[in-house]
Amino acid sequence: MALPYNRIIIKIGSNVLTQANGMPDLDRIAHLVEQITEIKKQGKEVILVSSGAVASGRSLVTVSEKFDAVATRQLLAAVGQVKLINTYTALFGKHDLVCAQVLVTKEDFRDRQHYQNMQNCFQVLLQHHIIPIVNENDVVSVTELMFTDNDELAGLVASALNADALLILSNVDGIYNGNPKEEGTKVIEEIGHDATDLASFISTQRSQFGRGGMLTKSYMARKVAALGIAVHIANGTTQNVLTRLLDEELINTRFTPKKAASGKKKWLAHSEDSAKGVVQINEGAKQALTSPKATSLLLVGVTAIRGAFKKGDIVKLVDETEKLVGLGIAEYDSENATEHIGHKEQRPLVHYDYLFLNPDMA
Ligand SMILES: Nc1ncnc2c1ncn2[C@@H]1O[C@H](COP(=O)(O)OP(=O)(O)O)[C@@H](O)[C@H]1O
Ligand SMILES: N[C@@H](CCC(=O)OP(=O)(O)O)C(=O)O
Repeated sequence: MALPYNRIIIKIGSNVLTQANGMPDLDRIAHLVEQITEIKKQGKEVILVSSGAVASGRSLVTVSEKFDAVATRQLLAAVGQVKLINTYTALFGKHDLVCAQVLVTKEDFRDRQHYQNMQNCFQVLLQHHIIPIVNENDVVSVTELMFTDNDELAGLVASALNADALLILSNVDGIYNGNPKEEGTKVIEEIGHDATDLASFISTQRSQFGRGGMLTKSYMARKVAALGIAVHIANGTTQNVLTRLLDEELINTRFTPKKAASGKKKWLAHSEDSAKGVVQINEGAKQALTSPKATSLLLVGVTAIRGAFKKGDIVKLVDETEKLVGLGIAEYDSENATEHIGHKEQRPLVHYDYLFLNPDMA
């Protein structure tokens, strides 16, 4: 296979696994399993992030429409995840491969201890040539506790596991330079780090069973690529999509990866919700941080500090218009930092090694 990826995360979206009537598409699942088997035979590590619990539940239980939507989703996912994983177990079993179920919530990525426990679990599974199949724990993840969609989850898994590549399978050939249904639009094959106007050609329209949509998918992809992981978006309904993609024989969208970031930066990149405080910086500090030179944030460039944080907590860095510049680990507590705002010759408030810059800015 041509693309030199060793550790690959494959995200299979709801639309790829579901037929138009909302039921799971077993033929497609079987076809994807065959390709993953082929990739495994090349000695590569594969982690699957698979949606499909709700669709599988739908094939087993009919729930009256009068039931609450959240409770219905919990019920369908609780029943369906068992069927989904049994389907994968039977299909991989035919090829003498063992798979494992890993159900996670957003909380597991926020807490550094949980995060490391998860990393260790994936590590031991991969060492034993087992294919982890990850999904959100839909039974306990409801409303605001949920991931935006499984793309967000796949991005987190790719970052946590230092993957070489994240392959996102959707129901379109990639990101188009306009509405994919309109004649004359075509797939953008490469999206570089400096692409900032994605929203100008990606609509917020979602596919039938999708949750986040292409715009959220592309923001996640850019963030993950900024950490040094190649991200591809391809059409999961195409025959031999995975093997052809890895052989570079398929049109798809690739987000160019940057130089690999450290494990700490990878964790920080997805920690916006865990920030304990906000540090506002002036234009000069923003220019310095986003320049190609590795620069730490000094208190001389800070204009305001909000929220109470301790040394070691995550803080959001925002510019004078409140736009997110990055996320970092504070070297001072908020009281101490506030006392020294604007002072020169102090040690940095955020050291470069513990700073992740928003790809929109960098
Ligand atoms: N510029 C674009 N390029 C490709 N797809 C787009 C674009 N703008 C909007 N879309 C929509 O995004 C959908 C895929 O996203 P999503 O609904 O999240 O799918 P999935 O369930 O596979 O995660 C496509 O079916 C398409 O309708
Ligand atoms: N966790 C849910 C799927 C979540 C979801 O829809 O994500 P996506 O496939 O990215 O649109 C399930 O297994 O049904």
